[in-house]
Amino acid sequence: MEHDLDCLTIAELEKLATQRMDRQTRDYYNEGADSGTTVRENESAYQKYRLRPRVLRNVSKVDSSVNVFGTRCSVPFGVAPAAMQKLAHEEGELATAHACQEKGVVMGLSSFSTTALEDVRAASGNTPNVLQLYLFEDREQSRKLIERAKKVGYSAVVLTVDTPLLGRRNLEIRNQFRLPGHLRAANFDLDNDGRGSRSSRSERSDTAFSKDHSAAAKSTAANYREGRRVLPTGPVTFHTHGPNPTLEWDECIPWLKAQASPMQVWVKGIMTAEDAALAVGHHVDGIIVSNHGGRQLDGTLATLDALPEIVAAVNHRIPVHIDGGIRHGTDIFKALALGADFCWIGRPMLWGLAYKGQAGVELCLRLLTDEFQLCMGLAGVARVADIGPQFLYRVKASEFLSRL
Ligand SMILES: Cc1cc2nc3c(=O)[nH]c(=O)nc-3n(C[C@H](O)[C@H](O)[C@H](O)COP(=O)(O)O)c2cc1C
Ligand SMILES: CCCCC(=O)C(=O)O
Repeated sequence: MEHDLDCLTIAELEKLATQRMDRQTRDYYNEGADSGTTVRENESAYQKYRLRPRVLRNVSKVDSSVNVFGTRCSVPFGVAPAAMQKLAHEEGELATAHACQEKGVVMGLSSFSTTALEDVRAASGNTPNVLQLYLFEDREQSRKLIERAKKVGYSAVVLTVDTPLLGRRNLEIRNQFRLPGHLRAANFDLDNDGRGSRSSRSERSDTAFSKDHSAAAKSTAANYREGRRVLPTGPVTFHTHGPNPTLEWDECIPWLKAQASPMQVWVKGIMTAEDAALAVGHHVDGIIVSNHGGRQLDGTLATLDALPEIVAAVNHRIPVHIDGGIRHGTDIFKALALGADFCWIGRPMLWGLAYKGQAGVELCLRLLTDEFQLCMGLAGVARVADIGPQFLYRVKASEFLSRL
């Protein structure tokens, strides 16, 4: 197999991508909320575990495939939804979709993509896609988006539930983050007609992002102080429309299930056994253990540390996926050993995109695949279903901390 000699690890991919991104994009992609404790701990939590390999177990055929969203996929991981991928590369989400299609990897598309969801679906061929949703206070906007996803064959909608408010991202604020004028939140348009008129797009997104960040932050704070809610008006941007503090289990999940059927409904952003039990009780099709890559509430548990209590609470009734801090194939192995059924990869995929577009995303997927399959073989496991906690050793806190 041909290697990219400049880039043999995700750590190298991060460095190479970081050199290529402009400051605004690099900061937006890489930073976590507040002091960045959670974004760092998501990664370092994987170092709390060492592997316990078994030997002489015939690993001449290692099968890393799993069933997910009704399809057999060659690896137990997918690409997490991440907003505005044209910031990383001019082909944006299309490059990601082509790479995922090439490798047979599930792609999650953010509602706030810079490519329309129909175009991403068309680029994905037979490989399943899922659409990440923010349920807007203007529910009609969400309903239209769900209809469009259904029409073109998305397998599932994934409701992100960790954004009642937008986390505080200091670099984003300091840089006065704005989407460049030639890019737009492609799933929404001023005239709210779904695909909209192409004429006003670039002008609209530029204006929207330039003034919304501080205005949205101010009005949210004021509304809270005064105990009132005001529906966001104007164009849909992630600062104004993404966060929605009004959502509640009993209202939004039944509504979403009714709208989305026959697509599956998943919930992304579960961090406790209590909420996992509620998700099961509300008959969602699966959950993703996630703290939004440390971009929302800083100071939460690392997702890997939250996983065991959630796996126990769910008790095999629905699939449990995880994301956050996965930077090596052995991390995927560890998450599965602790009971996750599937992993999602966020920033490493964006680094691949920034490095070389489609080829860079393919490189990222290949590195993780190779590392994961090698880990299976060297640990003495031929099938994903056989990965379990017996393959892990948890190091003592003193040993773990001294290695960080
Ligand atoms: C730049 C960026 C944008 C993101 N945008 C979204 C989004 O639009 N919707 C969403 O649910 N999660 C979003 N996420 C969170 C990811 O889906 C995922 O939870 C997180 O990146 C996983 O952590 P990792 O980056 O450490 O792999 C975003 C993450 C990043 C880094
Ligand atoms: C409401 C946030 C939308 C984009 C996003 O999820 C992120 O930047 O993390």
